[in-house]
Amino acid sequence: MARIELDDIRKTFQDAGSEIVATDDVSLDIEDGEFLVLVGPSGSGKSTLLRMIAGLERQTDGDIHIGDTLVNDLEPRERDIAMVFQNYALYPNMTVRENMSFGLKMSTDLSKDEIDERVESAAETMGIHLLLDSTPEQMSGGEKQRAALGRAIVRDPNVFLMDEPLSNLDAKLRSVMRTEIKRLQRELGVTTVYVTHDQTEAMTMSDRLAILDGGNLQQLGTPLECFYRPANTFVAGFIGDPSMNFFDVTHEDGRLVAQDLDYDLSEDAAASATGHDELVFGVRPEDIDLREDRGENDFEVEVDVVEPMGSLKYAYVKRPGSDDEETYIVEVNGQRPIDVGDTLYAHVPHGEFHLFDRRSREAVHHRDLRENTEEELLEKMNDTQAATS
Ligand SMILES: Nc1ncnc2c1ncn2[C@@H]1O[C@H](COP(=O)(O)OP(=O)(O)OP(=O)(O)O)[C@@H](O)[C@H]1O
Repeated sequence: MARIELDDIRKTFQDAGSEIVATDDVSLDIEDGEFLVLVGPSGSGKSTLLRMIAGLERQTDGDIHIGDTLVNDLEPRERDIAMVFQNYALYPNMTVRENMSFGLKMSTDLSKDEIDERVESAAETMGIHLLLDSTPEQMSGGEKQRAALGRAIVRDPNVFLMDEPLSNLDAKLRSVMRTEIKRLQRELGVTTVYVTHDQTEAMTMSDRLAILDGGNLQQLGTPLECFYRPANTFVAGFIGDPSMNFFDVTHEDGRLVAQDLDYDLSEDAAASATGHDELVFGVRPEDIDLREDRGENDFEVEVDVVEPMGSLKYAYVKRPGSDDEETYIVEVNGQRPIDVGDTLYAHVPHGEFHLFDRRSREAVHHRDLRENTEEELLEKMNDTQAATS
């Protein structure tokens, strides 16, 4: 087992005479036995960072330690890591048994019996012992990924590095494998760095998330911290599905008003807003209630589009009479009758919103937390998963 330390990792590529910054001084401490997910949009630098930990790519600047060893100059095979890739990377003309034992034969002096024993045991763990004599072309995508995971665990490495291992699988299988990988990692206690752009994977599997954008680390935190305490507008918009709604804030007659909503936030946020000339108001779709009757500080909305998702619905609402483009999303119960054209009153409970500085994009005010927040988040992730798979 090992901790991984990344210090100011910078990686640039030269492309047709111009410099591309893939990672920009990223520093991360990954704990021994931790499941860390690197998540971010396409091109944010996730795979490059993982490949540098693996030794498949050399950083332009900065140091990488695995355990107590500075690994900058070590070859991948000297780093005591096992990688799992999106495309499985199995040798097509070898059986599963041969695929799983190949690395051990090449890089250890274990006897044939010891290798056989390890392969059998890993195949058992992955539920593929009946497929040991099959070749990859005779197997489904899920079985191939189990074989690839089996090949990783048979090596008994200090670190697992996984690059989008589930993205070639269908939604149902993905969700099964997600749980299995998480369980396996817990049982083995192997430090794991896992790259994905899928936020459900990121939220449900990780001990902590490292959220990247444009090669920069945007936030490092537990799924709960990133969801309820997003460091900036990027994290707030990226984590959570559907995304947080954002509105400009204006100062009107000494009040702070979320424009387009006509929502007065002075009472809850006047102190945190002090010193910030320009602010952005953020509210999650599930934190807005749609009511039949108008209450204090509620605002009138017209329903523009309704998306039924099963256990829940997404209502795209707008100010009555405004352009279609200005809609925002509200999550409602799937069984609630709600129709396009309905006029309702949107209610944001006291304190259940975020505020960001418009220029720096940094958070200046976070939503209050209710009790049972963790359960609530997990329930939400499962609802979204059920609704979208
Ligand atoms: N070998 C290379 N040569 C030139 N540019 C590269 C190379 N590898 C990566 N890049 C660039 O570095 C940046 C980060 O790429 P990287 O693949 O790490 O992102 P990513 O977050 O893993 O994206 P994706 O989810 O699409 O795989 C991108 O701008 C990419 O085009």
